[in-house]
Amino acid sequence: MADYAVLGAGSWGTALALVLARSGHDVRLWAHDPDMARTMAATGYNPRHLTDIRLPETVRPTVDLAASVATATTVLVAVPSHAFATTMRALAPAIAADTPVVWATKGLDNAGGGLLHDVAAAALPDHPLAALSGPSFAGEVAHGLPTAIVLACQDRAVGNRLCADFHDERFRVYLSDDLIGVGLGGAVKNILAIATGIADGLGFGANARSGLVTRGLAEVRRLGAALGADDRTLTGLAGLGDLMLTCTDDQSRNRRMGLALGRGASIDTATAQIGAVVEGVRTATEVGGLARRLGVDMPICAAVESIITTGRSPMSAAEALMERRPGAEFDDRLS
Ligand SMILES: NC(=O)C1=CN([C@@H]2O[C@H](COP(=O)(O)OP(=O)(O)OC[C@H]3O[C@@H](n4cnc5c(N)ncnc54)[C@H](O)[C@@H]3O)[C@@H](O)[C@H]2O)C=CC1
Ligand SMILES: O=C(CO)COP(=O)(O)O
Repeated sequence: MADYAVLGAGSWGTALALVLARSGHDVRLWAHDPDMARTMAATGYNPRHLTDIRLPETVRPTVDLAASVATATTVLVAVPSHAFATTMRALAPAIAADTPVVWATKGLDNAGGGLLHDVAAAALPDHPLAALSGPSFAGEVAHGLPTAIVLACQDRAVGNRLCADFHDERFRVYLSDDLIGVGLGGAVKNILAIATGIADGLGFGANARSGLVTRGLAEVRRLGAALGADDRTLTGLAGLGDLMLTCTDDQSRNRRMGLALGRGASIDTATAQIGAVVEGVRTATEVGGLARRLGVDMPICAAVESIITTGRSPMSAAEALMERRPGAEFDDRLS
């Protein structure tokens, strides 16, 4: 009996399947693309992601979502955010009662701009739910390099069990109960990684990069305060930790998207070059909508949104950011 069903055979689903297998779990790895599942089953390698890593026999590829989750004791969802709601709805009739569902997707709901845990809770109201997030490039995780991450779950006993399932000496998993903060940190950092990539692509220096990371963090914290996140989460692994990682290392696809835009490439050209999911492109519009609905000021995220949606030039967006009226560093001090 497979004890984990991992839905999504992109780089992150594949890397997490390897982590679970290393900890002794049987894994069914569901691929949306039947050809990919067939190739993985025949060769033992994922043909598109982490192509140098052999899958152990305990990771069994499949194209049958319903069958893969029917016998699973836990389901892990690692599909891109545009497929998140559909996948959650497909799960509902197929999984056994009380089966915990964990997701590792980063972003917001592509339909309404809501938080992923609200989508999950609407589709699976009677299941324990958890989100896994934090600074974790799939390639490093798959190669067993040391990584620390957070799992948010409101049921402490289930959360402890899930942490233990993933946790080993190379993959530390910290428990949280803050689904809002963990979800927001992972979603907004992708937009800010595009912003810092743009700054570097334009040839701005280390000062600009550090300023963007820090003022970007202020934007996430403001949004978090409006939505009821625990502020500490946003300065923890799923917030600042992931923000630093993706804003500063070229393994990040979002940062590479920004670098390409800053150097004059179009979104379509950069997307084709990167050849993988760049969540921040969609999330910029969704976070923009959310911030406007809540009246939260997020000028860096808004600048990225305007570059993506209106084709504004990166230099003009950067100049407009720098020309904003000076203000207090912290909103609640000096008025
Ligand atoms: N790659 C990484 O280092 C990390 C990724 N994540 C998150 O994990 C999620 C998945 O990203 P990756 O695995 O990196 O993407 P990826 O670009 O490596 O792979 C995406 C996969 O999604 C599949 N796909 C496309 N449409 C689909 C659909 N409708 N339903 C199901 N699958 C579909 C594609 O076949 C492709 O294999 C994203 O939200 C990403 O932000 C989170 C942490 C680390
Ligand atoms: O979320 C990630 C690392 O924590 C991966 O970031 P990118 O999607 O920008 O590559």
